[in-house]
Amino acid sequence: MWTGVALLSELNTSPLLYVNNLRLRVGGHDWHHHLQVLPGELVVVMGASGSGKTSLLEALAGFLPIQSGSILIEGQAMEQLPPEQRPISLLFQQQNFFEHLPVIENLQLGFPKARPNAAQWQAVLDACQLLQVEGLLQRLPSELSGGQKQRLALIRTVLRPQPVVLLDEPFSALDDAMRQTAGQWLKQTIKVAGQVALLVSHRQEDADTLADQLLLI
Ligand SMILES: Nc1ncnc2c1ncn2[C@@H]1O[C@H](COP(=O)(O)OP(=O)(O)OP(=O)(O)O)[C@@H](O)[C@H]1O
Repeated sequence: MWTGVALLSELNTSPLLYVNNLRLRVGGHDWHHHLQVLPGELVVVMGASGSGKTSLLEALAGFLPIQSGSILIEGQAMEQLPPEQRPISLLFQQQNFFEHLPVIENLQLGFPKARPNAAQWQAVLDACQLLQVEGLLQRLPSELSGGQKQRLALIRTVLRPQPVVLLDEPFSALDDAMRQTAGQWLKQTIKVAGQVALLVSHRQEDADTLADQLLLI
């Protein structure tokens, strides 16, 4: 079981995420990925539109079958596990919220039994304040702008207690200043918690300022 900071000292010499000779095939395209990511590291994934970035995240999360190779998280093989049993938190490009539930309930649903403990909820509230969405918790998702929705979905995805965080263009609807704030918050949060993150981005600036590793597809 992942226990975050408490285990960081034990984990920091071996990869938390090990993508070992992974082969994927989608619609006539073939990809080969090999990647080792240590606790606290952020990997920026870049490549042209249609180059296979989303497909890689989908394969890691269990939504896309793999041809061969393996995916290890903390040494445990993921290939036989369905998506809901993988220790992964994933932010899609769209549709991250239940539309009939207010934001506050959507945020709580990220935690086991939808009940974050006091420290976990305080971390959510602090992040909401930093990313300037603290006044929106009682609204329905349909009452939010694209950028507001994106910031709230980012907070939920990153603060869920899972060791691996996959983010598909999480800053695409943010202005430059907020993008920078959100990026630095993400990097710091991942590092302190000893999680790993894969961040899909089209911006070189994200690679320059946030990446511990750069994966070009
Ligand atoms: N279900 C599918 N059936 C057939 N081909 C698909 C399917 N899903 C994706 N593809 C193709 O696989 C390739 C990779 O798609 P993917 O969405 O992974 O790219 P991407 O790098 O994330 O693109 P973008 O930056 O535009 O989001 C594309 O050429 C796409 O058209």
